[in-house]
Amino acid sequence: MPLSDAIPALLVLADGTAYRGWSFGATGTTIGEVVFNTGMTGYQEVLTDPSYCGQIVVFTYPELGNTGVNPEDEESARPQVRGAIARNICHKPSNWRSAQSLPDYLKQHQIPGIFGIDTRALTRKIRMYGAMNGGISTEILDEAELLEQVQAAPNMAGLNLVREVTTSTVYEWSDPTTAVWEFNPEGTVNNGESLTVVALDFGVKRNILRRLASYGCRVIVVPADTSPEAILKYNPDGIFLSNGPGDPSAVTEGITTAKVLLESEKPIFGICMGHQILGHALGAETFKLKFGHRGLNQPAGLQQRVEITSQNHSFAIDPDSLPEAVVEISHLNLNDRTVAGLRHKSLPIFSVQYHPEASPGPHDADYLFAQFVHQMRTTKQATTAEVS
Ligand SMILES: N[C@@H](CCC(=O)O)C(=O)O
Repeated sequence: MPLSDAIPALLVLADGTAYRGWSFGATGTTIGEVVFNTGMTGYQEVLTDPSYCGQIVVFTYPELGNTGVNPEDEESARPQVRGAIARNICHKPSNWRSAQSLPDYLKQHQIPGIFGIDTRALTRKIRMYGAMNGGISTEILDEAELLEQVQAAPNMAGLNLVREVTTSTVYEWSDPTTAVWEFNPEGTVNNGESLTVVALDFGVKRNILRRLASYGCRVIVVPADTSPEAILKYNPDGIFLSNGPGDPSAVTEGITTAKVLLESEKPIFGICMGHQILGHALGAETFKLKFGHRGLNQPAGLQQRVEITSQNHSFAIDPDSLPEAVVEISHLNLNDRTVAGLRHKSLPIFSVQYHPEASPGPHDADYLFAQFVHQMRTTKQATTAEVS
């Protein structure tokens, strides 16, 4: 597209900083929390991850859209971000899987984007002053006017966004990772009978469901406000607490449900928001990080073993609030030593702050699905032995 055809757009941050660029995707005005993602691949997975609901994502990778978008890489049915910020945009993708260009895809789903922005300066600003609200507009090009709207928007801390993304109906998921993309064909071979997992949907990513199915699980996905009694009626072999957007401490119904589920002593596995909700259910607190962790190369581990992990979160568990008699830290984020994993001391319950289903090259964390399956199988065998 010749630049003369480009529509001017304005980006304003809550501190008054303004950046001018051009519009891509939908026109209009959008407001959300501005956060940055450092991944060099996976823009489509990021845009469609429900955990980004309410956020405008700055991509530090300098050109977005080269491989277009395709239906298989969507983490949910539509893009979930409030907006996208890029240095440069590719309007003519070239890839055998591409079905649509990124700008057309965002336009179709009414998501505004702005490009031509100095994303390095913007990212440094967020690193220095923390994530803050911002707005993108093609209709309000006056900085003070857009700033007024940005400053009136609610803060991410305290926001329950789960209601916007959770499923409204119960459904079963059975699609595994397709054979061509399966990186662990031997590890996922499952000779035992299938295990039933109830996944509490706070904004679940499809690839989590695929990995559970690849490991031989029958997955029943239920809305976030499903009661613990209704969950236990499925007689699950294990319970999965999903990722999701917003402030975990505001998802009070999820925390209450998790507390009751803990008493059932069934295996529980939590990812990201699920990890934070499990932490709350165990009595811990969460706090908001200055600018969060969003990228594909976050190191996590404790002593000898380090996993390179994909992450996307604003909040973290406060280690000082953890009940030491009950739970221990299994992983730390090795960049800033925040809590990246929890393990219950006596029950088959564990969680991670990162995303083992996201395999941006390294598959270091995929073993966690095998671990969950192992715990479910062992618990099932023990219970069957007890009964007979
Ligand atoms: N919304 C939570 C969790 C993100 C996720 O589950 O992916 C956070 O920002 O910390």
